[in-house]
Amino acid sequence: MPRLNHVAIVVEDLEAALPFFRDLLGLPLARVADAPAEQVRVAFFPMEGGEIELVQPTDPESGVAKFLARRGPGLHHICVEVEDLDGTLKRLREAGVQLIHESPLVGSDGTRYAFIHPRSAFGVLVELYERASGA
Ligand SMILES: CC[C@H](C(=O)O)C(=O)SCCNC(=O)CCNC(=O)[C@H](O)C(C)(C)COP(=O)(O)OP(=O)(O)OC[C@H]1O[C@@H](n2cnc3c(N)ncnc32)[C@H](O)[C@@H]1OP(=O)(O)O
Ligand SMILES: [Co+2]
Repeated sequence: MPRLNHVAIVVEDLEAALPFFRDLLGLPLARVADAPAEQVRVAFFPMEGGEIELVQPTDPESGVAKFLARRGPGLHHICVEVEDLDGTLKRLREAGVQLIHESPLVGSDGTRYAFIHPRSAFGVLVELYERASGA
């Protein structure tokens, strides 16, 4: 069964957003980390069926900062798990889908990931995570 890994929400100030999700909604905060390669700071709240990711831009020139300036805080991307990221990207490329990353990137925890441009995904930014083998 395909899995939704996370839904991401862009915020102006991560620290200011944490109390709503952690204290008022009661969601467990798993981790807060800088992702310098993506020019963001992120927080993850694991839930049954997928996580919520909060994303704060750390560079005013980044795509995330531009999104925030144009649209304000709100839903930013969804992340779907795939078993074979290279094969999935190849299939998407061959179908004419606009990829943001031609080849997978590697997150600080070793997760391989890539993004599909919202122009090719019905207005939604889609992130793909490669599911760890055996997960
Ligand atoms: C380690 C990863 C971490 C994790 O999950 O573990 C993360 O999730 S990090 C999250 C932050 N990283 C990213 O978002 C990387 C992918 N995003 C980008 O590369 C850019 O933000 C991009 C290309 C989506 C937009 O950047 P930019 O505005 O410079 O690009 P374009 O001029 O090519 O496109 C502008 C066009 O796209 C629309 N847009 C932008 N962001 C979104 C969005 N999140 N959802 C829907 N649409 C979006 C924007 O409105 C423009 O539309 P247009 O109709 O052309 O005016
Ligand atoms: Co994400």
